[in-house]
Amino acid sequence: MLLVIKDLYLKRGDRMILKGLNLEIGENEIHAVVGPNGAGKSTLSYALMGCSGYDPVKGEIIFKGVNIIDKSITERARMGMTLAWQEPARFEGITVKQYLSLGMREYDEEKIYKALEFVNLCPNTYLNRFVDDSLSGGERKRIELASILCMEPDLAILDEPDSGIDIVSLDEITKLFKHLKKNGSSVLVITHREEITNCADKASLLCDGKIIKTGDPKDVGEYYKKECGKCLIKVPSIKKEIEEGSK
Ligand SMILES: Nc1ncnc2c1ncn2[C@@H]1O[C@H](COP(=O)(O)OP(=O)(O)OP(=O)(O)O)[C@@H](O)[C@H]1O
Repeated sequence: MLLVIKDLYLKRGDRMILKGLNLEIGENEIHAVVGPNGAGKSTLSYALMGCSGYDPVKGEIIFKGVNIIDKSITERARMGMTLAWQEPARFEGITVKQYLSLGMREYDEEKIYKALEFVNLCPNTYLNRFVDDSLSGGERKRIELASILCMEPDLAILDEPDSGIDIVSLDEITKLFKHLKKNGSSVLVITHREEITNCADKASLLCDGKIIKTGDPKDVGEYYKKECGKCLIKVPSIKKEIEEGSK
């Protein structure tokens, strides 16, 4: 197993958000994590990456056989883990070229060009632009996805890459996953989109700080829609989906 999370508990403020979470991700596996709003999905991704304020109270995160609970973000990144945030990157004063080269194991200009082309951005137009507000949200999102390709991580954690879906299409995201997988990476993707869940090898349902089901993405997706209705009723879009489904 590439990643094994054992009995993870994590508090934010006075509230316990992760409550004994267990999850395993294999080598070269695309694993989707689904669940209602507030279930703890983003919290899980921050805890995995070791972000400040997300220190678990209890439990183990074993990555490549090593318990990384006490390791910093930088150490985790050096071990081959990366996280793409829900909000696209914004780095004042850093050019696209510098940003893409930051996490590379070895500087390789051709790889940078190819990564930009992969996300449909013309390298000559973007390489010397700054990764700031002069770029649109969609352009920054694409650059962030290109940076994952440049990093060639062992585990890429993507928190709702489908947010801002009008600017980066589902096809582009699933194409990116397939490319990462082909090149040996595993992907943990947090998503609300059935199309993304269905292109994963496995899916897990996170509910109230725990994984309550893991298995075939279609089965987990069906279970999520049918059995979690009482919780999902709080989410307007899903409520509508459930109501329409039951007609
Ligand atoms: N500092 C804090 N103090 C108390 N509760 C917090 C704090 N930060 C986050 N939370 C709560 O933790 C819960 C989990 O948040 P998280 O962002 O992980 O959910 P999520 O599953 O990613 O939701 P969504 O699908 O809406 O993005 C939420 O109920 C949130 O309000």
